[in-house]
Amino acid sequence: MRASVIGSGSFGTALANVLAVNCEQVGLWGRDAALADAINTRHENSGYLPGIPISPRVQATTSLKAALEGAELVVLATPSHATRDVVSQALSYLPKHAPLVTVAKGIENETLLTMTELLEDCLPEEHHPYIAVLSGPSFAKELAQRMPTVVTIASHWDKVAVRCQKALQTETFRSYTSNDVVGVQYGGALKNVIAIAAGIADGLGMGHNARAAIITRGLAEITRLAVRKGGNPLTLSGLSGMGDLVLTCTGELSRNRHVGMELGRGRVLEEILGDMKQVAEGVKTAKSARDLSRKVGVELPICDQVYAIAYEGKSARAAVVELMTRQPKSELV
Ligand SMILES: NC(=O)C1=CN([C@@H]2O[C@H](COP(=O)(O)OP(=O)(O)OC[C@H]3O[C@@H](n4cnc5c(N)ncnc54)[C@H](O)[C@@H]3O)[C@@H](O)[C@H]2O)C=CC1
Ligand SMILES: O=C(CO)COP(=O)(O)O
Repeated sequence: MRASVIGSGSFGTALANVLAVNCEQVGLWGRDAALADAINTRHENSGYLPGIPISPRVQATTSLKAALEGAELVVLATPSHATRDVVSQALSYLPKHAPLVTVAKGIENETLLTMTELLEDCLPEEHHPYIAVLSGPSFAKELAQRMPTVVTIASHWDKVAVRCQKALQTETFRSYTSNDVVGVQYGGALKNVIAIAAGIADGLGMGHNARAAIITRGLAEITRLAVRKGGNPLTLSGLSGMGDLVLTCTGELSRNRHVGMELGRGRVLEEILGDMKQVAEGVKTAKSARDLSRKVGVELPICDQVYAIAYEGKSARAAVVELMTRQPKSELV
């Protein structure tokens, strides 16, 4: 079997390494020719996953045509804001009957579309029955080091989810299928915004009680939005809800939590992002969350405060006071 991964950053490379267990060849596309060369000759992605061996079955290239030729499964692993552009460039090379699995965790700022909606928007209809999404607690570094990782693969088409599940099944990578494409994607995208909030609380030195409250009430707001958009509430207590939320709000490897910690310490967003090579999707998703909350009339108080701190220069301490002194409520509404 041959598979393709579009996006040779940390997660794309890690997933290519997983696919290489069951696939004889894995094409890995990225923009950086020097990085592609290093992956092919030294079998290491020193830019994103330094020191971790990458299977020689992974063949990196800067040509979308070469990466996609003969692929029986395609993973789309560029950040969400780049997905529309990259998919448009790849369009004429996309195989007709291969599952297309997006792993980007974001909601497009301009359209407020999830990644599978975006794919339906920019791909001809013949590709639609092959679209799937993979999401769940899966730090790229641990995945690439073959540490046990479990995720969800969702598709409206059961057979497509099962095809992806089989291709990715290894001794250290396990997935569960789902048909709740909506719940899985809102869980994956919104947990990044809540992780920024958890990081802010940690940066302010607010302790474990605050972090647990952010995780729990963050899950309540993610669930509220996902359900309003048609998701199943049970999905949000699964891998792409609670699972990824706990990982990202507590894990040292999280880039979103890192952004939050720096904001909590009083640094400004532009400066924090300027020091980072890798994407922190929650920064852009905070914007989409704010717009979605207004558009569909669902309260997202933690996401709103993250937006105000990151984009409007609001003091993190003032945001905490505002959250703590909101109108008293029942927990279950
Ligand atoms: N790193 C992780 O642990 C995980 C990441 N994800 C998701 O996977 C997606 C990709 O994330 P990472 O690989 O971690 O990001 P990264 O920052 O490590 O790499 C991003 C890659 O995309 C490329 N890229 C950026 N803008 C581009 C553009 N306009 N056109 C073409 N290529 C572009 C970069 O050159 C780089 O190769 C994100 O949505 C992220 O939330 C999901 C699960 C785990
Ligand atoms: O999505 C992730 C783990 O599942 C990665 O989280 P960060 O983008 O915050 O590093």
